Amino acid sequence: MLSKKKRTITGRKVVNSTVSIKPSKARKIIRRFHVLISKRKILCDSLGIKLFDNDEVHNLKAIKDYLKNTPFQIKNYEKGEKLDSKNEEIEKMMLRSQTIKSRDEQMLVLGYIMNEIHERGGLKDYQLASRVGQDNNRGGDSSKKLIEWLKEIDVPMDRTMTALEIGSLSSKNYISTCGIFRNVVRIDLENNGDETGVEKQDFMERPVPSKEEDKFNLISCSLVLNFVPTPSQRGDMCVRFQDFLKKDKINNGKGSFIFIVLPLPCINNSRYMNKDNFIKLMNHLGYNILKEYEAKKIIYFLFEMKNQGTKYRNNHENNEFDHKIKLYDKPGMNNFTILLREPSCKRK
Ligand SMILES: C[S@@+](CC[C@H](N)C(=O)[O-])C[C@H]1O[C@@H](n2cnc3c(N)ncnc32)[C@H](O)[C@@H]1O
Repeated sequence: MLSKKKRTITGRKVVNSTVSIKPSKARKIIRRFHVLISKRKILCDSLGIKLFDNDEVHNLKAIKDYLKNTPFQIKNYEKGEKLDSKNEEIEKMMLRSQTIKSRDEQMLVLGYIMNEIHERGGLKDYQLASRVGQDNNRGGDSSKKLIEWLKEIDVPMDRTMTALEIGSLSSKNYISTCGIFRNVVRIDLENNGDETGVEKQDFMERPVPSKEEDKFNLISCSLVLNFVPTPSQRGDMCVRFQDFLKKDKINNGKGSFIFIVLPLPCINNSRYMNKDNFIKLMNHLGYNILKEYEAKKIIYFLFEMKNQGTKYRNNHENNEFDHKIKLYDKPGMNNFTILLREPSCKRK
């Protein structure tokens, strides 16, 4: 466990105490958590368990009751602890979750995953590790770049605009404190319980606003697309942005904005996607590039949605993004890409 509870001299608990984690350890924790939640999604989909309809911890208890005699164990990363043979076997099954057919085995692996997330501090450690990435010494809060750009393109500073921050870890990030926005709605798949002002919600399940006034002038999606498990789910997310963006122009004549941050390797070390290709895909969806900036480890983009987005859902002709195209092939490259596939894009 990385999360520590400190006490004041009078014995009062201090929550949210900062614990320092080495960036290499933070990366390890984040990678592990991404694996856990992507496998959890595969298993829940297959078992018909709706993660957001039920309290997960309650689900975990039900799964444990079902499994009664299976003692879950979790590797302690810090001590390099080894798993016992039973748990080693479950770990291997988890890594190939998509191929498990038996319901009992699916439940077993789901219990193993949820135990690690909720009972051994997996979620808390993950949130802490993600904040390390936002630490000023290590690159900082990505919304600083966003606000710098919004000032450059001369958006109104009179608190008329609204924003939706997907994958929000804190209500104290610059996007929320800069005073440009009338309202910033912050959502995240997970909520570590310490962070107020971040609603636990899957953007893909967020009801589409029916009224223009409930839509946003800006969507911030920083280091989220790389977190979405499959290329077509990433495409779905990009298509869905337009349902949440205001169609009316703001008073400098500009449309609505999408701020996207990706780890640099998604763009400069993938076999299937490079910067031009990503910008072209966004263009296809009716989002025009306004700004881009390559930092040491991440890349920032600001897009503007023009002409009410695209009629993409009804027109799949000329879609060159429905299949993977190998652009490069060198050892050590990754397979990150985004695809626009017809069935998923039809989903509202
Ligand atoms: C690596 S963190 C990035 C956090 C922060 N925005 C930043 O720039 O450092 C990615 C976050 O995206 C969230 N996320 C991924 N898919 C999401 C979805 N469909 N809806 C809401 N949040 C999502 C995850 O829960 C996770 O907390």
